[in-house]
Amino acid sequence: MAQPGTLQVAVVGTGKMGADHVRRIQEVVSGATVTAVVDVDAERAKAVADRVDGCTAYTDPTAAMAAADVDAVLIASPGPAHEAALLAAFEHDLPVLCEKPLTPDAASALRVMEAEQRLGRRRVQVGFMRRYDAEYMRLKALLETGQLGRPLMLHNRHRNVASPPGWHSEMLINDSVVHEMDVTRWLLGQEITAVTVLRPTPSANAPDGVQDPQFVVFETDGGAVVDVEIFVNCGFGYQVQAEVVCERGTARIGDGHAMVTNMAGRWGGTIAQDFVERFADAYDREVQAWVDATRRGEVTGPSVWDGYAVAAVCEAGVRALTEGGRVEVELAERPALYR
Ligand SMILES: NC(=O)C1=CN([C@@H]2O[C@H](COP(=O)(O)OP(=O)(O)OC[C@H]3O[C@@H](n4cnc5c(N)ncnc54)[C@H](O)[C@@H]3O)[C@@H](O)[C@H]2O)C=CC1
Ligand SMILES: O=C1[C@@H](O)[C@H](O)[C@@H](O)[C@H](O)[C@H]1O
Repeated sequence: MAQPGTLQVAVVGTGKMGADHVRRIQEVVSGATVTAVVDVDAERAKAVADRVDGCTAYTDPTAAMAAADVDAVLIASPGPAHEAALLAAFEHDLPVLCEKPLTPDAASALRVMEAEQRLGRRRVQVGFMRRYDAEYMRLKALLETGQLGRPLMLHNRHRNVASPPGWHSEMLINDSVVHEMDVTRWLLGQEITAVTVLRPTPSANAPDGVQDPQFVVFETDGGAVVDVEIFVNCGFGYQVQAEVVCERGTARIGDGHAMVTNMAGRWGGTIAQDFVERFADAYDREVQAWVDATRRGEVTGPSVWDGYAVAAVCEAGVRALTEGGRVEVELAERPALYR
């Protein structure tokens, strides 16, 4: 039995991220425990549940959400399954931490936003975890002091060792650049208004037919220009770097120089191999912030509006990739709930 006041969490989806979040809630985060896990793969759910005292395995998210020992939901199923899980959580009036993307397209994100507005209060924190990364937080804090002046440009690099099986060109936009879309809006406090995608000759290491790398350019309503190199089969490591160029200076994060060694006539360091390693602290802080806010009866962090706005940029990005040229982002008016 959970201690009184402990948040009892159902984790929906027990793959790479879901299983890691279960471990995090049990071993790292305070004030919460996992009482239910859900996966369409019953064996996978059971294997994860078996590692946690008092945790029940389900294959149906709504059955878990109806359980008496569940008072919050962490959604870590694939993006196309998020809308149904979110709407079920709303039915049961449960607070949610939903992994990115909120949903895979703007129309479904809009439906979720309308459903949350009908509840009359925010219920969802979206899993844009970079906002909880120590380096990104320092960059944001520096920009907010105004010392550097107005941001003019933001350069980003986003590199993965290798794309998972089944990846296709649009996933570079929808699954990876989605983070730079959120970071751009959050760091600059501006909406993205147009997207252009340039297509360098694909790497010989990219799977057949996959356009990797891509060079993505955003324009914003504050007049900033943002570029993103996305390269998901770079082979050597996982790297996320950002440099903001302002009127009176620049600031850059992500060089990964936590430790530099000098040895045998060489200097150097190591490069993280995946996001679970690079953003471990960010995921910890994100989930702790969600648990703390939920126990206070509040919802903080990236909202359904942020998830929707990014979905709208993704749609423009996919069109820019597939049709070419500069594509303007179509964004609905921001509802009062999210102002
Ligand atoms: N914030 C971040 O840095 C990252 C976020 N993600 C996001 O996390 C989510 C999960 O990604 P991964 O763990 O990498 O995927 P995964 O494929 O490893 O795991 C997904 C799991 O969900 C299960 N599943 C599928 N449909 C389901 C449904 N309707 N109900 C319940 N379970 C269902 C699958 O059987 C699988 O076990 C995605 O939204 C993804 O975009 C993924 C990687 C990093
Ligand atoms: O969300 C993530 C993955 O889905 C995506 O595949 C990676 O490129 C990102 O770096 C990671 O944070």
